Amino acid sequence: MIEKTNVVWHQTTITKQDREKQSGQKGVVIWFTGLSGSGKSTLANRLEAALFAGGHRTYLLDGDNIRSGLNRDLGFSDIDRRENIRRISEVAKLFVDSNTIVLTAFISPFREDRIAARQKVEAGEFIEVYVKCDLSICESRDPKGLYKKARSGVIPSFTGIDSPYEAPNAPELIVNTENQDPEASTEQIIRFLKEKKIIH
Ligand SMILES: Nc1ncnc2c1ncn2[C@@H]1O[C@H](COP(=O)(O)OS(=O)(=O)O)[C@@H](OP(=O)(O)O)[C@H]1O
Ligand SMILES: Nc1ncnc2c1ncn2[C@@H]1O[C@H](COP(=O)(O)OP(=O)(O)O)[C@@H](O)[C@H]1O
Repeated sequence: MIEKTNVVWHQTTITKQDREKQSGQKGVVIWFTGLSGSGKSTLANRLEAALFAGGHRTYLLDGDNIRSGLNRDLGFSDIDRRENIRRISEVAKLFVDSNTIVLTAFISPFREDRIAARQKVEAGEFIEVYVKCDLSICESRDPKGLYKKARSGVIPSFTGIDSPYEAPNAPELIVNTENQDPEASTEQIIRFLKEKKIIH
Protein backbone atom coordinates (compact mmCIF):
# COMPACT_ATOMS: atom_id res chain seq x y z
CA MET A 1 0.00 0.00 0.00
CA ILE A 2 1.21 3.53 -0.78
CA GLU A 3 2.08 5.84 2.12
CA LYS A 4 -0.82 8.28 2.65
CA THR A 5 0.18 10.35 5.68
CA ASN A 6 0.21 13.52 3.54
CA VAL A 7 -3.23 12.97 2.06
CA VAL A 8 -5.94 15.08 3.66
CA TRP A 9 -9.65 14.69 2.91
CA HIS A 10 -10.93 17.85 1.23
CA GLN A 11 -14.48 18.83 2.11
CA THR A 12 -16.19 19.97 -1.10
CA THR A 13 -18.18 23.21 -1.19
CA ILE A 14 -21.30 21.54 -2.54
CA THR A 15 -22.35 18.76 -0.19
CA LYS A 16 -24.39 15.60 -0.57
CA GLN A 17 -27.25 17.39 1.23
CA ASP A 18 -27.10 20.27 -1.29
CA ARG A 19 -27.34 17.79 -4.14
CA GLU A 20 -30.22 15.96 -2.46
CA LYS A 21 -32.16 19.19 -2.10
CA GLN A 22 -31.69 20.06 -5.76
CA SER A 23 -32.41 16.63 -7.23
CA GLY A 24 -35.08 15.50 -4.77
CA GLN A 25 -33.48 12.07 -4.83
CA LYS A 26 -31.48 10.18 -2.23
CA GLY A 27 -28.69 7.91 -3.38
CA VAL A 28 -28.65 4.24 -2.37
CA VAL A 29 -26.75 1.12 -3.36
CA ILE A 30 -28.76 -1.90 -4.43
CA TRP A 31 -26.14 -4.62 -4.06
CA PHE A 32 -27.00 -7.89 -5.82
CA THR A 33 -24.99 -10.93 -4.76
CA GLY A 34 -25.26 -14.55 -5.81
CA LEU A 35 -23.74 -17.35 -7.83
CA SER A 36 -22.95 -17.04 -11.51
CA GLY A 37 -26.21 -17.68 -13.38
CA SER A 38 -28.40 -16.92 -10.35
CA GLY A 39 -29.91 -13.89 -12.10
CA LYS A 40 -28.00 -10.83 -10.83
CA SER A 41 -27.50 -9.17 -14.23
CA THR A 42 -30.98 -9.98 -15.47
CA LEU A 43 -32.60 -8.50 -12.36
CA ALA A 44 -30.28 -5.50 -12.07
CA ASN A 45 -31.00 -4.59 -15.71
CA ARG A 46 -34.75 -5.05 -15.37
CA LEU A 47 -34.84 -3.11 -12.12
CA GLU A 48 -32.74 -0.28 -13.54
CA ALA A 49 -35.07 -0.03 -16.55
CA ALA A 50 -38.10 0.16 -14.26
CA LEU A 51 -36.51 2.78 -12.01
CA PHE A 52 -35.30 4.79 -15.00
CA ALA A 53 -38.78 4.72 -16.53
CA GLY A 54 -40.08 5.99 -13.18
CA GLY A 55 -37.87 9.07 -13.47
CA HIS A 56 -35.07 7.99 -11.11
CA ARG A 57 -31.41 8.68 -11.79
CA THR A 58 -29.68 5.32 -11.87
CA TYR A 59 -26.40 3.66 -12.76
CA LEU A 60 -25.63 -0.03 -13.13
CA LEU A 61 -22.19 -1.41 -12.34
CA ASP A 62 -22.01 -4.87 -13.89
CA GLY A 63 -19.31 -7.52 -13.40
CA ASP A 64 -18.09 -8.14 -16.91
CA ASN A 65 -18.12 -4.43 -17.81
CA ILE A 66 -16.11 -3.29 -14.78
CA ARG A 67 -13.68 -6.13 -15.29
CA SER A 68 -12.96 -4.96 -18.83
CA GLY A 69 -12.11 -1.41 -17.67
CA LEU A 70 -11.50 -0.22 -14.12
CA ASN A 71 -10.61 -3.71 -12.87
CA ARG A 72 -9.00 -5.16 -15.98
CA ASP A 73 -5.87 -5.96 -13.96
CA LEU A 74 -7.78 -8.34 -11.65
CA GLY A 75 -8.44 -12.05 -12.01
CA PHE A 76 -10.37 -14.53 -9.89
CA SER A 77 -8.01 -15.42 -7.03
CA ASP A 78 -9.48 -14.68 -3.59
CA ILE A 79 -7.18 -11.65 -3.26
CA ASP A 80 -8.23 -10.25 -6.66
CA ARG A 81 -11.92 -10.80 -5.98
CA ARG A 82 -11.54 -8.92 -2.69
CA GLU A 83 -9.79 -6.02 -4.44
CA ASN A 84 -12.48 -6.10 -7.15
CA ILE A 85 -15.22 -5.66 -4.54
CA ARG A 86 -13.24 -3.06 -2.58
CA ARG A 87 -12.86 -0.84 -5.65
CA ILE A 88 -16.47 -1.35 -6.69
CA SER A 89 -17.70 -0.44 -3.22
CA GLU A 90 -15.66 2.79 -3.35
CA VAL A 91 -17.21 3.60 -6.73
CA ALA A 92 -20.68 2.79 -5.38
CA LYS A 93 -20.04 5.16 -2.48
CA LEU A 94 -19.25 7.97 -4.92
CA PHE A 95 -22.46 7.32 -6.80
CA VAL A 96 -24.44 7.42 -3.56
CA ASP A 97 -22.74 10.72 -2.76
CA SER A 98 -23.98 12.02 -6.13
CA ASN A 99 -27.59 10.99 -5.23
CA THR A 100 -27.71 8.20 -7.77
CA ILE A 101 -29.43 4.87 -7.25
CA VAL A 102 -26.51 2.59 -8.04
CA LEU A 103 -27.12 -1.07 -8.78
CA THR A 104 -24.21 -3.51 -8.54
CA ALA A 105 -24.25 -7.02 -10.00
CA PHE A 106 -21.19 -8.93 -8.80
CA ILE A 107 -20.85 -12.38 -7.33
CA SER A 108 -19.15 -10.68 -4.35
CA PRO A 109 -18.55 -14.07 -2.73
CA PHE A 110 -17.07 -12.98 0.59
CA ARG A 111 -19.31 -11.85 3.46
CA GLU A 112 -16.60 -9.69 4.99
CA ASP A 113 -16.17 -7.70 1.77
CA ARG A 114 -19.90 -7.07 1.46
CA ILE A 115 -19.96 -5.90 5.09
CA ALA A 116 -17.08 -3.54 4.32
CA ALA A 117 -19.01 -2.21 1.29
CA ARG A 118 -22.05 -1.61 3.52
CA GLN A 119 -19.94 0.26 6.06
CA LYS A 120 -18.71 2.71 3.42
CA VAL A 121 -22.14 4.32 3.14
CA GLU A 122 -24.63 5.58 5.74
CA ALA A 123 -27.18 3.42 7.55
CA GLY A 124 -30.12 2.68 5.26
CA GLU A 125 -28.16 3.41 2.08
CA PHE A 126 -27.10 -0.18 1.41
CA ILE A 127 -29.66 -2.71 0.24
CA GLU A 128 -28.21 -6.16 -0.09
CA VAL A 129 -30.26 -8.39 -2.39
CA TYR A 130 -29.34 -12.05 -2.17
CA VAL A 131 -30.20 -13.68 -5.50
CA LYS A 132 -30.69 -17.19 -4.21
CA CYS A 133 -30.48 -20.08 -6.60
CA ASP A 134 -29.18 -23.58 -6.06
CA LEU A 135 -25.89 -24.36 -7.77
CA SER A 136 -27.48 -27.22 -9.74
CA ILE A 137 -30.05 -24.83 -11.25
CA CYS A 138 -27.43 -22.16 -12.03
CA GLU A 139 -25.41 -24.87 -13.68
CA SER A 140 -28.35 -26.12 -15.72
CA ARG A 141 -28.99 -22.53 -16.93
CA ASP A 142 -25.31 -21.95 -17.73
CA PRO A 143 -26.12 -18.79 -19.76
CA LYS A 144 -22.50 -18.23 -20.78
CA GLY A 145 -21.36 -21.86 -20.91
CA LEU A 146 -18.91 -21.16 -18.06
CA TYR A 147 -19.97 -24.01 -15.74
CA LYS A 148 -19.30 -26.48 -18.53
CA LYS A 149 -15.82 -25.03 -18.95
CA ALA A 150 -15.26 -24.99 -15.18
CA ARG A 151 -16.30 -28.65 -14.85
CA SER A 152 -13.94 -29.64 -17.60
CA GLY A 153 -11.09 -27.79 -15.89
CA VAL A 154 -10.73 -25.02 -18.48
CA ILE A 155 -11.69 -22.31 -15.92
CA PRO A 156 -10.03 -22.77 -12.53
CA SER A 157 -11.37 -21.33 -9.24
CA PHE A 158 -14.95 -21.10 -10.41
CA THR A 159 -17.41 -19.88 -7.77
CA GLY A 160 -19.49 -22.70 -6.33
CA ILE A 161 -17.25 -25.36 -7.81
CA ASP A 162 -13.72 -24.83 -6.59
CA SER A 163 -14.02 -21.31 -5.17
CA PRO A 164 -16.28 -20.44 -2.21
CA TYR A 165 -19.52 -18.47 -2.07
CA GLU A 166 -20.63 -17.19 1.34
CA ALA A 167 -24.35 -16.45 1.39
CA PRO A 168 -25.42 -13.33 3.32
CA ASN A 169 -26.63 -13.84 6.91
CA ALA A 170 -28.99 -10.89 7.01
CA PRO A 171 -29.61 -9.38 3.57
CA GLU A 172 -32.32 -6.75 3.22
CA LEU A 173 -34.02 -9.00 0.67
CA ILE A 174 -33.81 -12.58 -0.61
CA VAL A 175 -35.03 -13.21 -4.13
CA ASN A 176 -35.28 -16.89 -4.88
CA THR A 177 -35.05 -17.23 -8.66
CA GLU A 178 -35.37 -21.02 -8.73
CA ASN A 179 -39.11 -21.11 -9.38
CA GLN A 180 -39.91 -17.51 -10.21
CA ASP A 181 -39.66 -15.74 -13.55
CA PRO A 182 -37.55 -12.57 -13.92
CA GLU A 183 -40.63 -10.36 -14.12
CA ALA A 184 -42.00 -11.61 -10.79
CA SER A 185 -38.57 -11.29 -9.15
CA THR A 186 -38.24 -7.69 -10.37
CA GLU A 187 -41.71 -6.90 -9.03
CA GLN A 188 -40.73 -8.40 -5.68
CA ILE A 189 -37.77 -5.99 -5.45
CA ILE A 190 -39.84 -2.99 -6.52
CA ARG A 191 -42.48 -3.85 -3.90
CA PHE A 192 -39.76 -3.99 -1.26
CA LEU A 193 -38.25 -0.63 -2.30
CA LYS A 194 -41.70 0.98 -2.12
CA GLU A 195 -42.51 -0.58 1.27
CA LYS A 196 -39.25 0.80 2.66
CA LYS A 197 -39.97 4.17 1.03
CA ILE A 198 -36.74 4.07 -0.94
CA ILE A 199 -38.78 4.84 -4.05
CA HIS A 200 -42.37 6.11 -4.42
N1 LIG B 1 -13.48 -18.26 -12.03
C1 LIG B 1 -14.62 -17.56 -12.15
N2 LIG B 1 -15.53 -17.59 -11.15
C2 LIG B 1 -16.67 -16.87 -11.27
N3 LIG B 1 -16.99 -16.13 -12.37
C3 LIG B 1 -16.10 -16.08 -13.39
C4 LIG B 1 -14.89 -16.81 -13.32
N4 LIG B 1 -14.22 -16.58 -14.48
C5 LIG B 1 -14.96 -15.76 -15.23
N5 LIG B 1 -16.10 -15.45 -14.58
C6 LIG B 1 -17.08 -14.48 -15.11
O1 LIG B 1 -16.90 -13.30 -14.33
C7 LIG B 1 -18.11 -12.92 -13.71
C8 LIG B 1 -17.91 -12.70 -12.20
O2 LIG B 1 -17.21 -11.53 -11.98
P1 LIG B 1 -17.42 -10.76 -10.61
O3 LIG B 1 -16.61 -9.53 -10.72
O4 LIG B 1 -18.86 -10.62 -10.35
O5 LIG B 1 -16.78 -11.79 -9.57
S1 LIG B 1 -16.33 -11.54 -8.06
O6 LIG B 1 -17.39 -10.74 -7.40
O7 LIG B 1 -15.06 -10.82 -8.06
O8 LIG B 1 -16.20 -12.89 -7.47
C9 LIG B 1 -19.10 -14.03 -13.89
O9 LIG B 1 -20.29 -13.35 -14.27
P2 LIG B 1 -21.74 -13.76 -13.75
O10 LIG B 1 -22.00 -15.05 -14.45
O11 LIG B 1 -22.60 -12.64 -14.28
O12 LIG B 1 -21.77 -13.86 -12.27
C10 LIG B 1 -18.52 -14.87 -15.01
O13 LIG B 1 -19.10 -14.48 -16.23
N1 LIG C 1 -36.33 -15.12 -11.57
C1 LIG C 1 -35.27 -14.96 -12.36
N2 LIG C 1 -34.50 -13.88 -12.22
C2 LIG C 1 -33.41 -13.70 -12.99
N3 LIG C 1 -33.00 -14.56 -13.95
C3 LIG C 1 -33.74 -15.66 -14.14
C4 LIG C 1 -34.90 -15.91 -13.35
N4 LIG C 1 -35.45 -17.10 -13.76
C5 LIG C 1 -34.66 -17.52 -14.76
N5 LIG C 1 -33.64 -16.68 -15.01
C6 LIG C 1 -32.61 -16.87 -16.06
O1 LIG C 1 -31.37 -17.17 -15.42
C7 LIG C 1 -30.28 -16.61 -16.16
C8 LIG C 1 -29.50 -15.70 -15.23
O2 LIG C 1 -28.40 -15.16 -15.92
P1 LIG C 1 -27.69 -13.83 -15.44
O3 LIG C 1 -28.69 -12.77 -15.17
O4 LIG C 1 -26.60 -13.55 -16.43
O5 LIG C 1 -27.08 -14.30 -14.03
P2 LIG C 1 -25.83 -13.73 -13.24
O6 LIG C 1 -25.69 -12.28 -13.60
O7 LIG C 1 -26.16 -13.95 -11.80
O8 LIG C 1 -24.65 -14.55 -13.69
C9 LIG C 1 -30.88 -15.86 -17.35
O9 LIG C 1 -30.84 -16.69 -18.47
C10 LIG C 1 -32.34 -15.62 -16.89
O10 LIG C 1 -33.25 -15.54 -17.97
